[in-house]
Amino acid sequence: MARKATIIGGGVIGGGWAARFLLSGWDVSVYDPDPEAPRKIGEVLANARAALPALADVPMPPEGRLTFANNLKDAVEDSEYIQESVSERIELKHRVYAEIQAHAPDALLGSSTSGYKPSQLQEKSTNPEVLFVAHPFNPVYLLPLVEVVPSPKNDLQRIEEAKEILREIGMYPLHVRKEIDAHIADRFLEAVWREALWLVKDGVATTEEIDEAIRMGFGLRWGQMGLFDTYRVAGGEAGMKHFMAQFGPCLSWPWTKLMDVPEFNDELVDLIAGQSDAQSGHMTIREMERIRDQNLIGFLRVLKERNWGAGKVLLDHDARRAAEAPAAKLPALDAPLLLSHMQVLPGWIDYNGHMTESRYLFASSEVTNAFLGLIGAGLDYVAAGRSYYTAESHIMHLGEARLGDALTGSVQVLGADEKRLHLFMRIERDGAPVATIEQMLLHVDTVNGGTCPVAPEVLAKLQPIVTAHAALPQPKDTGRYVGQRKSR
Ligand SMILES: NC(=O)C1=CN([C@@H]2O[C@H](COP(=O)(O)OP(=O)(O)OC[C@H]3O[C@@H](n4cnc5c(N)ncnc54)[C@H](O)[C@@H]3O)[C@@H](O)[C@H]2O)C=CC1
Ligand SMILES: C[N+](C)(C)CC(=O)CC(=O)[O-]
Repeated sequence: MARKATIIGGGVIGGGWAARFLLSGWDVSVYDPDPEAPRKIGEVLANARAALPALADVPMPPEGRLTFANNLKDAVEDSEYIQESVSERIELKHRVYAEIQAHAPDALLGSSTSGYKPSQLQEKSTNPEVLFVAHPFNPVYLLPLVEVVPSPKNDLQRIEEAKEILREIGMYPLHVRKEIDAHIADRFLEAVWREALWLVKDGVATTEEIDEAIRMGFGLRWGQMGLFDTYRVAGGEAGMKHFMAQFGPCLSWPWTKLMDVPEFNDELVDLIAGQSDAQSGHMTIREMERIRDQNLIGFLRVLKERNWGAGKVLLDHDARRAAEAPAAKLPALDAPLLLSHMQVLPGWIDYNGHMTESRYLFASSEVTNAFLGLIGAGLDYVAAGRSYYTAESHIMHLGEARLGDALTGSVQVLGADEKRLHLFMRIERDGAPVATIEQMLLHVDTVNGGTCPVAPEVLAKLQPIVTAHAALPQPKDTGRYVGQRKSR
């Protein structure tokens, strides 16, 4: 039988919790007096179904069962874990806890509160041992962080139990050891928020300029390395102490409106540098730089695929470069056409530590797409209702590619007529073969369906390449099929 979680308050955050538990295979009962709550949760759930599985490379468990309770007593019955996500008002939260604990006094009870300390939440509780802060981040179904904050009144064994449940639903419980208003993360968000409000109010920057300042630069860095490791790397080989020596004095300069800053003395430098050593002293700065760079490349590739933020800048830059390039100059035809330069990215690596098999085909597609662009069958051609579809592929995996490897992709045209295009791609690293991919593509009418003759202007560009490539040595691996040699 599936385990049961109860969500009290089905707004933005409660909906996200419900989705995360359901998609992790838990049954979920929601209580929210708002008649619109089922619709809202249905919409959040639809988004979560489209998003969370994309992060998984193993099958997801069967989705749990969602029910809406008419009262709080029914909602909490037989529940292993209860998450409160009602509005941020302490008297409302106190009333809700009193009712929950009247019916389920021993159940683990996490609160999504953004700012209240657990001891404030526990003030009127009949069982403070099980009531704690479990502060998530929006969207709860995608972001792993949940700040788990106990007070001295909590039973730490039960807190460990709660953290285990949160891990089981794919979250990262960060145990906040000292309770404090707004926990850890919201203190940062609040400091940045206040500074941003000042910048806007003083007419220094618009909201858009502030968002660009974040998402074009340090926001990307923070997302993959946090604050202290980012600054450790920025200190160069001399690391954190050098960074602090260089930028420590800024603390007494008017670099922020929040001028109540700690005294910048040796004690603070040693404290920060010592903790930074303990955190990351096992890696060299160069290693950290490489990790940072690979992470940033991964982020930026994703943003580029989405044509969003810094990724849109990359796409626009590509388009500008393409427009500035001398018009469709055909590379020399006395060799296969070298058309693609690629780098093996973190998301291309599999559990064997090398490039995963699907990326061999992906690398080949990069070459094919570049080739189709070259002969005038690129995206404009596709938009006009004509395209090439791949009908058959034969991949030979000839070498391993590792994270960060630079790959090239070339194509040799083996043959073409009005409807068929027979290509042979080579993916290489430092001139050594990584893969060959032989493909047959068919020219199709994407509006009416079925094959159709290629446009004469495309054929005109294709034909000289076919003729020139016919004179090249034919690859020995063409026409291969998958089979075993018969033993005699
Ligand atoms: N919105 C955000 O970005 C984040 C909010 N939080 C915290 O999550 C909690 C909920 O915030 P949101 O979801 O944003 O608010 P929301 O306004 O979207 O949802 C609150 C829900 O509580 C329901 N509610 C009110 N009284 C209730 C009761 N007696 N019993 C059951 N349900 C009741 C309301 O009908 C509403 O659907 C707050 O404590 C907030 O600080 C935490 C992380 C992020
Ligand atoms: C604005 N906020 C204080 C409600 C933000 C949070 O609590 C966390 C988040 O998701 O940003």
